[in-house]
Amino acid sequence: MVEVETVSPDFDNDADDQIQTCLNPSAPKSFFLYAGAGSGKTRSLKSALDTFRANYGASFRRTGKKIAVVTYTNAAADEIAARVGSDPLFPISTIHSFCWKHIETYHHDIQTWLLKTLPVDLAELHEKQAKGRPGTKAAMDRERAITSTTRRLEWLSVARRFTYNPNGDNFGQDSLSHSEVLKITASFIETKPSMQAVLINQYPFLLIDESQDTNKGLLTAFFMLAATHKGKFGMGLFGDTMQRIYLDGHPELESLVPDNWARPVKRLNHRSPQRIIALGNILRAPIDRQSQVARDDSEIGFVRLFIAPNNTPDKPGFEKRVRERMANLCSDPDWNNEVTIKALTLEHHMAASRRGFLDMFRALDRDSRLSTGLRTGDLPGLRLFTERVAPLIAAARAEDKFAIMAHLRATSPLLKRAAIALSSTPGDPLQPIRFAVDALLALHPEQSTTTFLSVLQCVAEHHLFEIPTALRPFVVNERTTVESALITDDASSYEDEAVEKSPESLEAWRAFLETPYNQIIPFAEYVSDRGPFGTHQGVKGLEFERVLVILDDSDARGFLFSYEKLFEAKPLSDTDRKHLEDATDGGVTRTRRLLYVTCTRAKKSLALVAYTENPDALLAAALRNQWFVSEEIERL
Ligand SMILES: Nc1ncnc2c1ncn2[C@@H]1O[C@H](COP(=O)(O)OP(=O)(O)OP(=O)(O)O)[C@@H](O)[C@H]1O
Repeated sequence: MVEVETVSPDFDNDADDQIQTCLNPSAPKSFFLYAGAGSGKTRSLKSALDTFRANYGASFRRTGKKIAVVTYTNAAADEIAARVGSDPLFPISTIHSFCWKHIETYHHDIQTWLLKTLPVDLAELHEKQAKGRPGTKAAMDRERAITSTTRRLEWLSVARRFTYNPNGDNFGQDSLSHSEVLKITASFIETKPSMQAVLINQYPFLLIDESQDTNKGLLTAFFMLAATHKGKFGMGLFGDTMQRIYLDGHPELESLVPDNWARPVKRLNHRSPQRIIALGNILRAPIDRQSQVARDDSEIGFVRLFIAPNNTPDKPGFEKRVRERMANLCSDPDWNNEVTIKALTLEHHMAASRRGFLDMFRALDRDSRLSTGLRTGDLPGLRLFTERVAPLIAAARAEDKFAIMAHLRATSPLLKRAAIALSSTPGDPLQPIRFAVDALLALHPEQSTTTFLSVLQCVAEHHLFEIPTALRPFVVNERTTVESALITDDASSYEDEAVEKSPESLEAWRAFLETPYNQIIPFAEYVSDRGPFGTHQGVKGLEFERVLVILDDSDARGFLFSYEKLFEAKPLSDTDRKHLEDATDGGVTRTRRLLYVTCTRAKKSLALVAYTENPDALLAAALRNQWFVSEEIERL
């Protein structure tokens, strides 16, 4: 086994001192802290903010200044907020919501930007269409893009206002896409001195976590902001090039960093035991040869690779045996307990099939425009079940009258003052509630024969909750006077009529409603990140005691990653070889980085399950590359 050096836990303390020196309001300085997994970058961020609050918090609060902290995903923003604590002095947000917050009132300028940009996009589309082969999927996609861009330009012929939802899908003419919001912000920062002034006055410091994944164009604009306002504004980049997994990030970020920036160094991995650090080092070696050291009080730790053919009939059964084996090997019974491990799949549907919500997931996944909202759980049609119905059923099953009433008071039109005043049972205004709850329970929602449709119809019939636009076509009853009086339409303000009424969307919702309602519980748990499953990409920045990484190309549908190629169980294509030779960003390198991210989440022990079409080749490569020694590899 490849050894790692061990050092004292205070090995890297100097890095925090350097950052604190940079965060001095009278002499702000930018810095670049790029370091490997578990080296305590987020911890350095927290400690920098704590020290800043103690030294300069009062004067910043008095003058209304703040330090902006931005990151890539909501999960990462929540993780930082949990560690740093919430403080208006340090607003923490995703990069998308940060950008939107700063451009959302500039409707006229956004329109001008679109009117300048869309014709260029349209010309490019026409050019590609003229050159491309007709009749292919790409040609049809381009045709659709040409039609929608042309329509959007027509729509922009009069003054308009724009909307954007940083956490979901954005449909409709007036809504901006995620990439448009980033591009518009970058353009405004670069071209509008007023925007620059607002930013640097409000935030003399901007700290970007996971900056390896921050959009290239936007980072370039921030670099320009820092260079133009040197001495008044400081930017701090935290990140790790080896953990870049989104295509949006800047592949050559490091080369943009000016010489006058501070570059604190952190080499000590505080998170993982020695064996896992050694695996991370060897996975990383071909990329940048940065190797980490371990704490001298760290454990050796456990790593195992389990290999099985990709046609293994009962994969969840195999993974259960892997967990039992890990429990024995590590003398750690928590490996047997699903809730105390984190299993990572490459794609959501792989988690869906293991957790038992595949039918509902697949049904909605048919319409690509619903895909982000499905994955984040933000679609109003889903939130009706996850946030309204499911908590009500749980409270009713627990016979917790207080919880039932508290939930309905916050969410149900039946308990709005106007509904009570108009009640047909004035002597017993709560009677409709009792009937509604009894009717829901009588459906036996725990059974797999109860569909979402039957639950939806029951909710509609009893006017329990407002029905989101997407689901209204499936509800037969007419609105009563009471319900009509109460409709506030908060859901439809978020949805787009055109999409809701599109045949694909109706078809997806129809198929969803025919699936079992009881899948909503594991789905809700999954999207809220509370469950035992996560995705390889979604766990960036997080850490777990025991990690089970599931590698299974045969079950994955994307083409961006290939574990089979990384583990040499499948031959490389010419393009793959060219990328490796030129050290450019190809699928094999991307997969290597993703594997580095997943393996380095583990604080105690790590199991990899590799499903492969060629177990012998995979095993041989794992040994040849010194990723594992033979005692660490087990085959089905
Ligand atoms: N100086 C330290 N002393 C003790 N524990 C530390 C120290 N620095 C970091 N840790 C712990 O090590 C773990 C990893 O730290 P952190 O999450 O900040 O690393 P990171 O560099 O942001 O990781 P990644 O890039 O992998 O997301 C955390 O549990 C953190 O509390």
